[in-house]
Amino acid sequence: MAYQVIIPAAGQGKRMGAGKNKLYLTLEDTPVLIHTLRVFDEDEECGGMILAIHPEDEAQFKDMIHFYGIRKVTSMVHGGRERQDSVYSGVKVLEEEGIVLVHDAARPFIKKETIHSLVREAEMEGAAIAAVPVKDTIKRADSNMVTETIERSSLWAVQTPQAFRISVLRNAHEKAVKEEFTGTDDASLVERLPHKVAIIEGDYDNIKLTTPEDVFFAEAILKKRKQLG
Ligand SMILES: Nc1ccn([C@@H]2O[C@H](COP(=O)(O)OP(=O)(O)OP(=O)(O)O)[C@@H](O)[C@H]2O)c(=O)n1
Ligand SMILES: C[C@](O)(CO)[C@H](O)COP(=O)(O)O
Repeated sequence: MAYQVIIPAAGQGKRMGAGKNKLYLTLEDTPVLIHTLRVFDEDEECGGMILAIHPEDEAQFKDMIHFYGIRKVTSMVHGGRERQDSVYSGVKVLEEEGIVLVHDAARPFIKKETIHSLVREAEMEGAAIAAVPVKDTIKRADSNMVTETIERSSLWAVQTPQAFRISVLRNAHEKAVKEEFTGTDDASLVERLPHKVAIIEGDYDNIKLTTPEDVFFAEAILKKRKQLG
């Protein structure tokens, strides 16, 4: 089943502290952005990528996409202040029917198998997200004092891709705009429609490069993949 993918890539990488969009950082001499785009470009089921970018990155991103021979970028839209605004810019250019994924450009290690499982689940359920079981104990605190320990067995660390029937994602974003709701992922907008959201267990390698130590983790993941072949 073909799908489209919206790839939010319009962030500033403030927590990375690189002084630029972290998607320019290189892993084994290739920009993070290209690592991520290649996965979808090489997936025969990917019908096209919609990139949400910061206008200041447009020329450089276009040069990178051309240099690395990425073929399936069908649209480039201007992102917004929040990640959600950037995704919504992509939603606005979607075709009417079918399945769409939303995947952070900052997550270069997504696997095709996970993508395809999400597409199949979203075809059945309307919405499906990648996640991994939480390994740490999670507590809620007021300032630095614990107020609650959250029972761990039902907790998931949610990732992207997040897959949706296009109409479901469009309705969710339109409702969020109307009600001025901002969520940290697209599934939270869909949940409040309300609409069910299924979980597909992904893998711990699917990290989001967010803070400086994540670059070292990313290099270790690449090294492991080369060793495993
Ligand atoms: N207004 C925004 C903010 C984020 N993103 C994208 O959403 C993904 C996840 O966001 P995050 O990891 O928070 O990236 P940044 O916003 O760049 O990081 P920071 O919050 O540290 O500035 C990234 O691929 C980022 O480029 C986006 O398209 N538009
Ligand atoms: C969408 C996400 O990657 C799921 O874990 C995460 O919420 C993005 O958060 P960010 O602060 O915008 O990176």
